[in-house]
Amino acid sequence: MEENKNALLSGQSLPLMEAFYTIQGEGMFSGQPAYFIRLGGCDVGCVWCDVKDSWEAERWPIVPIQQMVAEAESFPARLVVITGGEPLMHNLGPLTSLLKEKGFQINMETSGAHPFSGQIDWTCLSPKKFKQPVPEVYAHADELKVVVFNKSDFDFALKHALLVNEKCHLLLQPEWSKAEIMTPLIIDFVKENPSWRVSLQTHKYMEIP
Ligand SMILES: C[S@@+](CC[C@H](N)C(=O)[O-])C[C@H]1O[C@@H](n2cnc3c(N)ncnc32)[C@H](O)[C@@H]1O
Ligand SMILES: Nc1nc2[nH]cc(C(=O)O)c2c(=O)[nH]1
Ligand code: SF4
Ligand SMILES: [Mg+2]
Repeated sequence: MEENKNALLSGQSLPLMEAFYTIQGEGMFSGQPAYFIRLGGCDVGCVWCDVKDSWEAERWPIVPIQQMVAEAESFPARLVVITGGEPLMHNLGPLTSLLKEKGFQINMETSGAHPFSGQIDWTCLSPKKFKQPVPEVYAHADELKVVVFNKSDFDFALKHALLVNEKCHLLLQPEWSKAEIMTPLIIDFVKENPSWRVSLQTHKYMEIP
């Protein structure tokens, strides 16, 4: 028990909900094959979260990082996406240095609600009203991906665009259950505000993980 706790704190082992080889469905890397590592645990509480099962970290096995990386190496792509749950609830230092040692590009999906850790090559920051990002995370964002659940999310997106750096790509993604209503509004917004682009959850249309 104590050993497990120490391994978690040091980041040598992490709660793993699932890991799978698929196509990145969202954001700037959409269409690219990648190995996804989905870590358990999230305290943000998005009402529309599409992986609510991930929230309770204790539900998931504590897996040594060597095992995760060996599994990743068994697939041909050298892109890993670390997601969750909220990956920044964990110490990502050891997992990411081992992945870098093995030659992986590391992308991360995060709400930014916890302090930054790890050697991440590309950070997708998806800020949430339910628990806003810690200020230090904005500077790490390579893409800002705001989920649009209702009309007020356009204002939320514009406010967050002022907090990321100039090079950060700006994306709006319809919340899945509202996609039919929100996608046309996003299209109009992006045509009026051309520094933004549309991000769809293309894996859901393709019916892949
Ligand atoms: C499940 S989250 C996990 C990573 C991190 N907790 C976060 O929210 O960024 C992965 C991505 O899916 C998005 N997402 C979650 N539920 C969604 C939904 N119902 N519709 C559209 N995007 C969703 C999140 O905003 C995030 O960009
Ligand atoms: N194919 C695929 N692409 C994704 N992009 C971000 C995802 C996530 O849940 O973090 C995700 C996911 O769950 N599947
Ligand atoms: S932050 Fe991410 S994992 Fe957590 S509830 Fe929101 S969408 Fe789900
Ligand atoms: Mg997903």
